[in-house]
Amino acid sequence: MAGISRAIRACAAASRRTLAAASGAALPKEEAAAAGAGVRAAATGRRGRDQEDGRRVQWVFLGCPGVGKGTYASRLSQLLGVPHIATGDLVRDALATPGPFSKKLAEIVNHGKLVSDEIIINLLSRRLEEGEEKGELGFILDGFPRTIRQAEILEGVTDIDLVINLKLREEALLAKCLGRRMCSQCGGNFNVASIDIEGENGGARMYMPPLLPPPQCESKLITRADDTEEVVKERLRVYHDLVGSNCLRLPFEILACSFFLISIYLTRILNLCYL
Ligand SMILES: Nc1ncnc2c1ncn2[C@@H]1O[C@H](COP(=O)(O)OP(=O)(O)O)[C@@H](O)[C@H]1O
Repeated sequence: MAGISRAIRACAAASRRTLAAASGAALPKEEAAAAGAGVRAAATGRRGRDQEDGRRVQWVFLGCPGVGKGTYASRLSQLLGVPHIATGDLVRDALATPGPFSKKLAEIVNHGKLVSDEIIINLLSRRLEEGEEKGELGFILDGFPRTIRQAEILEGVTDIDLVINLKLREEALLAKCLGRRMCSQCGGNFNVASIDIEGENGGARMYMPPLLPPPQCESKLITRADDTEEVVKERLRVYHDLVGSNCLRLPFEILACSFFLISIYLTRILNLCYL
């Protein structure tokens, strides 16, 4: 884990320097040396981690907004005894800390756009470093990577055991996002949407009952600021644009070449006993 968080940070710094070099900016001597060190740190992180004892699962959950990756990742993390690290949660934590940075983030997130690779990599490496201090030995990542650069960094510094890409019919995604609720006290995630859609071309009917909160949470439910109809539609558009323009298919290809990737097309709630 120590190697991974250091390597992610070093790779991010190295990629910024590479971009600067590609755009014509001359690299000072010490910057060039640091870029080389970044690549070496990435390699060391990968080799070093293989030799560690007590390693736990290192999985990745991907999928478009509303597909339920957070729900499954969170349940599995409890079953497997590893932290659930959602980059969306890291962004929301940063948003909750008042200041110029959270204002800048809110401008992006509340309009349904992706935040920059640099910001997301910094937030993730800080979270991994905190985990390392607490002795965490594995993780389930949720919502990362979403760009080619993020996939390349992950591919370069980790040996992820499994990448799970969740898919769901388009009609259900908006309803699921708009049905999301969180308990402001215990942090539990629920969904009040009831999905019942006829099968396509003789395919299976899709039925997903609501995931209702227990009575003690009912009066404390809140909705995410970016789960309004307008913003959800924009997030879905951004996601499909990325897939359409190959930007998102490429990270999947990078992950599929390097790791074991499975895609699950959901027609009902997954029974986690089978995973
Ligand atoms: N890997 C990432 N790259 C860029 N932006 C991200 C990433 N992960 C999360 N975000 C930002 O945080 C927001 C919320 O993320 P998330 O909770 O994963 O929502 P979603 O339901 O859209 O999958 C995203 O709309 C985006 O602005």
